[in-house]
Amino acid sequence: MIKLVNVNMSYRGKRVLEDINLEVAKGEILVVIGPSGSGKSTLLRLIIGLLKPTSGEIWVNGQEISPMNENELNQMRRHMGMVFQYSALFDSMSVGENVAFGLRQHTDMPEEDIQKVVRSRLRMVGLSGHETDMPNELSGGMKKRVSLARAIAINPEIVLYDEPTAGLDPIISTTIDRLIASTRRRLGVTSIVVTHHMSSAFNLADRMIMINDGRIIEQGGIDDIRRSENRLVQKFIQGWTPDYKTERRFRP
Ligand SMILES: Nc1ncnc2c1ncn2[C@@H]1O[C@H](COP(=O)(O)OP(=O)(O)OP(=O)(O)O)[C@@H](O)[C@H]1O
Repeated sequence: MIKLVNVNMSYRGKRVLEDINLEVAKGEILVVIGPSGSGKSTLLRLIIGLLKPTSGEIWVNGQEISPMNENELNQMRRHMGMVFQYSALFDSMSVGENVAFGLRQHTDMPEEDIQKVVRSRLRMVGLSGHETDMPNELSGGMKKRVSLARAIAINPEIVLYDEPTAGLDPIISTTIDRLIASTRRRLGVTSIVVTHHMSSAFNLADRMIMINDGRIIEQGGIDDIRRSENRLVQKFIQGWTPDYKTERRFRP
């Protein structure tokens, strides 16, 4: 579904990602962890085609996207949703208009059907009846939920999440984690989640990668990451104490 082959990325000569090889299977949740500035957001921006790699290949749904022009990229993005780090809602549009945005932009769907999708997606994220609210009337957690509803309104095959729980308290973060898991379960989407929250990472991941200084330094299932002998990995995850017996993962 998503495949990166020997991808390198530099900003003005400064290498930010180095020799990235990665595959994400259909329906899988890949979690990306790593220190600030290690290149995680850059990785997402490359996959959605907002940036072009300095070298290497990026395949999405069997198509290599690096040589695509803006038109072709827009076609490809019809199958992708993105939840940005700071929600990135359009402040001048109501919640309903935000959620409808992609459908109005990319489809000829009749208004009546658009409204049905908006209602259904807002119901999925627990915000029924908030269509006419404006973003500045919402809490951070509500904004994130609207952002998720907007991302899934277009029925995407892939959703990319850039720190979806940043700045949220642990209870709201758990709600967002559950929504990410239920989005995968209900819509079968392939997901990449960048997060600094280790509890989210371990609850959600089918597989994880850790990036440090632009390189993938560890990858595998959650047990592989927990048992990693790489000291940087252990240092990074040490704030979280797993309880193997009582831990409940958000699984279907
Ligand atoms: N547009 C840009 N121009 C120049 N350098 C950039 C640009 N965007 C990011 N960088 C640099 O690339 C590196 C990786 O940034 P990126 O945002 O991908 O990291 P990150 O792992 O997502 O960080 P964080 O966890 O803090 O969000 C950083 O050193 C950053 O300063």
